[in-house]
Amino acid sequence: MTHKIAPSLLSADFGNLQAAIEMVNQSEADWLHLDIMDGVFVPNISFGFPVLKYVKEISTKPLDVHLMITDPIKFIKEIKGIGAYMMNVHYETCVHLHRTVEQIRENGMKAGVTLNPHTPVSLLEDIVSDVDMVLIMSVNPGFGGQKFIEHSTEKISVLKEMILRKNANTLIEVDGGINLDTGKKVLTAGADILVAGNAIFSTPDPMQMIAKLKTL
Ligand SMILES: O=C(CO)[C@@H](O)[C@H](O)COP(=O)(O)O
Ligand SMILES: [Co+2]
Repeated sequence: MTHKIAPSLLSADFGNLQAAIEMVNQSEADWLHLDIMDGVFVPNISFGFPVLKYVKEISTKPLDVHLMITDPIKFIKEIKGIGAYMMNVHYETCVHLHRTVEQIRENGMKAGVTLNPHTPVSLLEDIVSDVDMVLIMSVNPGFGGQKFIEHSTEKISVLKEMILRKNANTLIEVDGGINLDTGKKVLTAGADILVAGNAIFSTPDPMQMIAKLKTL
């Protein structure tokens, strides 16, 4: 399977979201990544449901929603309501992670579990086969444009080995500081999906950057 690209809208020009979403529609991107922050779990606030609803009206790509919020289980219905394809919750925010994953799937969405840089992959032993995707954060969540944490590639290799050992179909997504250089490293380590914000939206030709990331 060739890898997927999920541009993160967080780094787009919020003064012209329509143009950014339409650019992604016309590009070789596979998914559109949406970062929801609550100012509690992470020290930043991004955008919420009214914006997500607007994005869904324009986007032709499956929505990959990354929830950096406490108690994400409370918002499963709302995330379903905006037509999300993938709902990613942080391991660190879920007391009842298995229940959360079950409810996401019962609501017809794919379930992703996200790990902060300090959270070991070994904690996923008992749930990795029950989730559709694991999202490895390669920066501390909350902001775009940060530097890739090199140790992330080791975590991806360990996770890949776990998935293969369990004969699971779980995908690996990587988010934070991804560019042409770090993207290559994480793909070699076993990643299936690359999220990229700054690397795409800060270039003069974002569509071309998506195409380059796609051919890595
Ligand atoms: O979840 C997050 C940040 O918390 C990300 O999705 C960022 O939006 C990625 O941005 P870059 O590091 O690629 O600029
Ligand atoms: Co994200």
